[in-house]
Amino acid sequence: MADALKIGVAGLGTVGASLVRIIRERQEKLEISCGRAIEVTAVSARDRTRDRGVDLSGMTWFDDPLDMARNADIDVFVELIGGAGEPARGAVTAALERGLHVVTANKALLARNGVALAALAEEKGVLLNFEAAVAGGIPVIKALRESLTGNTISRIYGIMNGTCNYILTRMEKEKLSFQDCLTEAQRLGYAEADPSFDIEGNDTAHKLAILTSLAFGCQISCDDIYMEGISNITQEDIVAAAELGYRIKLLGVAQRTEGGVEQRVHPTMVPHDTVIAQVDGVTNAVALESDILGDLLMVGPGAGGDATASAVLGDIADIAKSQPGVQTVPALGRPAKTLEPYKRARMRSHEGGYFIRMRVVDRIGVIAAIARRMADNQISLESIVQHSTNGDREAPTKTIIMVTHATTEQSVRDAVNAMESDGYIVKKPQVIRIEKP
Ligand SMILES: NC(=O)c1ccc[n+]([C@@H]2O[C@H](COP(=O)([O-])OP(=O)(O)OC[C@H]3O[C@@H](n4cnc5c(N)ncnc54)[C@H](O)[C@@H]3O)[C@@H](O)[C@H]2O)c1
Ligand SMILES: N[C@@H](CCO)C(=O)O
Ligand code: NA
Repeated sequence: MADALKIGVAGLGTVGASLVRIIRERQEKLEISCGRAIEVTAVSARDRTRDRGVDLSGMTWFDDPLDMARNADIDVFVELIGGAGEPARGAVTAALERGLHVVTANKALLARNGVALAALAEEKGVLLNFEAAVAGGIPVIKALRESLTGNTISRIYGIMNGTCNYILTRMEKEKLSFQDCLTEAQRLGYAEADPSFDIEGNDTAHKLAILTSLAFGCQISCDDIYMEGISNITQEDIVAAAELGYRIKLLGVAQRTEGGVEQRVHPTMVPHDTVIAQVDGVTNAVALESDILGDLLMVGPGAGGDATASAVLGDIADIAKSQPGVQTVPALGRPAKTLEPYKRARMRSHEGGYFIRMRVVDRIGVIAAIARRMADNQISLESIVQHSTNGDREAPTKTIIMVTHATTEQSVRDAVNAMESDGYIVKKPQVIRIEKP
């Protein structure tokens, strides 16, 4: 039997601690499956004294992950620290430069530095694996870079942030406050170190940028993503969505258009009777449309220690089964130098249906004025609902909820700006895009 594969784990938080425990617990099963033992021989984290509920005996401790990457007696450097900057970036770079394989769950790092790191891994003939970085335990990276080779993908989209989906689900089903749901998601180990990355959409954008590169064979470009988070979503929106037959999900969507590739992250209305609308809690879903295979939908756990460690372990097992010195699968599905430049489609050209909720003053002629602004901008309405009078008796207001047929982002922005300048809107209108599977 081949020598044991020696692993160094940098970062012993939610994911790192789960990984070390699972490797210890499953030694025999892993050895049979991989044809060699997998051993964690080195670890690094910030606090040596902290009890993580895992046995670290026999592992060499490094205070500095960069030191571990440069000097530990390991074959694989596993980065579970997080963040696009230091120490994660320097440690991963040093490990690749030294000719170590790297496994990481760090989407922020890859979204910013993925192409350069992929090129370095190719130059050194080592594997850079990152299944856990997108949609947690769902094997979406493997599907894109291996199983779908040869397909042309036209759209890839999904629920990619467990924290947001957990918050939206509990707000809807249990009428809990946004903040209570977020605190619970943090307690369960789903959220990023800075949870604003989850709720403002950055985490989904990082994941989408990686998927876009794999799906469309282009360079990673996370600064070109249109991004809106869920912090403005209220109970009123959730209830209105339900009345109209929709649920609200934070989606990441990338699709080919005539103008280039559209990448967007925003709260989205999805029809209630679709599978993706039924994906609840920390569960993620990734859907894609391809020309040879057809449509594919993958649903599974998107965050949490064990689910994420499962993906990291799969990546380690692939390395254990690979031939030394032979890089069989390029990190981004094709050699980094063959990736095409990313061509951005303008958000204002986006076409789709829209939900618009507005509080307006309750007086004669307002509905007619709204209808005129819609017609001026070539927007056709699928439905318009007027809710009962609210506001005080002196200045009564009504809530108007509209759903449009397919139109453009530019038309909706122009219509909303025009209505705001008309003077009958009392609060900033809520605009939510509709996505049809
Ligand atoms: N938690 C999840 O559900 C999940 C899912 C998928 C991917 N990820 C990703 O996995 C990575 C780890 O996430 P986590 O939830 O386990 O994070 P965490 O905050 O629980 O753990 C981070 C670990 O890194 C260590 N660390 C932080 N800064 C350090 C430094 N300067 N030097 C040395 N060690 C340092 C900490 O001591 C800790 O052990 C992140 O990239 C995250 O985005 C997490
Ligand atoms: N914070 C992330 C972790 C998984 O990448 C989420 O909630 O989905
Ligand atoms: Na995954």
